[in-house]
Amino acid sequence: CPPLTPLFTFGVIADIQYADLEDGFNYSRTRRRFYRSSLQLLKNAQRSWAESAVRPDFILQLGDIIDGFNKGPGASERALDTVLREFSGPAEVHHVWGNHEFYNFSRSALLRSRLDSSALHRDRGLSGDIYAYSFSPAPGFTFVVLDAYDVSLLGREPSSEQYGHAMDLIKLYNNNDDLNCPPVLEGLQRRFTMFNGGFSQEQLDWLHALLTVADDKRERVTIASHVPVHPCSTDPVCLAWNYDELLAIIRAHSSVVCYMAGHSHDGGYCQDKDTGVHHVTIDGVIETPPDSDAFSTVSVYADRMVLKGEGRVEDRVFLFPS
Ligand SMILES: Nc1ncnc2c1ncn2[C@@H]1O[C@H](COP(=O)(O)OP(=O)(O)O)[C@@H](O)[C@H]1O
Repeated sequence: CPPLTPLFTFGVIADIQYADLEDGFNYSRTRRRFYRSSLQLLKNAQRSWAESAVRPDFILQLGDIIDGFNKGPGASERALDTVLREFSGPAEVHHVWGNHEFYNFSRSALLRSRLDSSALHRDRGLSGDIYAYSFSPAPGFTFVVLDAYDVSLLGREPSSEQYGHAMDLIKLYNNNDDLNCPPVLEGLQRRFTMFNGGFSQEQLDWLHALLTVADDKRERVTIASHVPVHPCSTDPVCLAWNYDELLAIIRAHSSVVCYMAGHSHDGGYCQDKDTGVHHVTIDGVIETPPDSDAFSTVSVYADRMVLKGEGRVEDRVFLFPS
């Protein structure tokens, strides 16, 4: 049995996508989106964390904090103020960036905004505008926030070299006029859409170096990013463009225990059979009915993490691979 008192705990919440709008639907009109109610579900999460006997040491906000629909009416800043007010508790919040961050703000604006939570933890090994960093909430444990839109058409100036590179890449696989439309009906190639992105070689090299140090110190590393990287943890239409390169790095390092993502709005989970690493995709608040919930609290012990899901988030236990 694990000891009763965890070493530390943290809260997780994904895809809030708040907007002051009536309910709507996803693109294929199969799922309802609760734009206003998402704020109430965030309040529910904060109340629960504030009232719990063991308060979370930090919160992981897995991206898409406000919806792209805020941009048109010029409501991005107002919507961001509204949601961030709900995050103003004592626990440090680690913000991950998703596609909807880039629908609302430019990359340079994000790097100057309250959604840049890297300030205290910034690693100088990375160049200026890649939003990736690590932090250690307790001895022996490291968390890494990764930028899944480092290689992307989103957030990059159309005149930039990075945009050109991302365009060349997506065009290899997607011939549609609308690059948000997946190129095929089935299979892994569906991931080459404009609402996904990937990790640059510079970011992969940085991660590799960080994990090499973590392996030597026998640390336990959890990676958080908006976009899932394991095909068994999500619908392939939500995978990172170069998910395979990220998986190869994880497989080359013994320190990684868990990869957490949002983006798909449906929960998903698998344990990689080669490494034992747990890949979890957290259910999105935006597609969660007002009478339910979508957040979780993770308790970390020496040999495992125990995820207690609320509402439609399933409970899970992540035993650390030995
Ligand atoms: N199958 C599709 N064909 C064309 N455009 C799509 C398709 N799916 C999504 N989109 C568009 O891509 C963008 C992102 O989709 P959205 O569902 O809002 O992403 P998220 O799941 O991150 O909320 C939106 O502008 C949406 O209209």
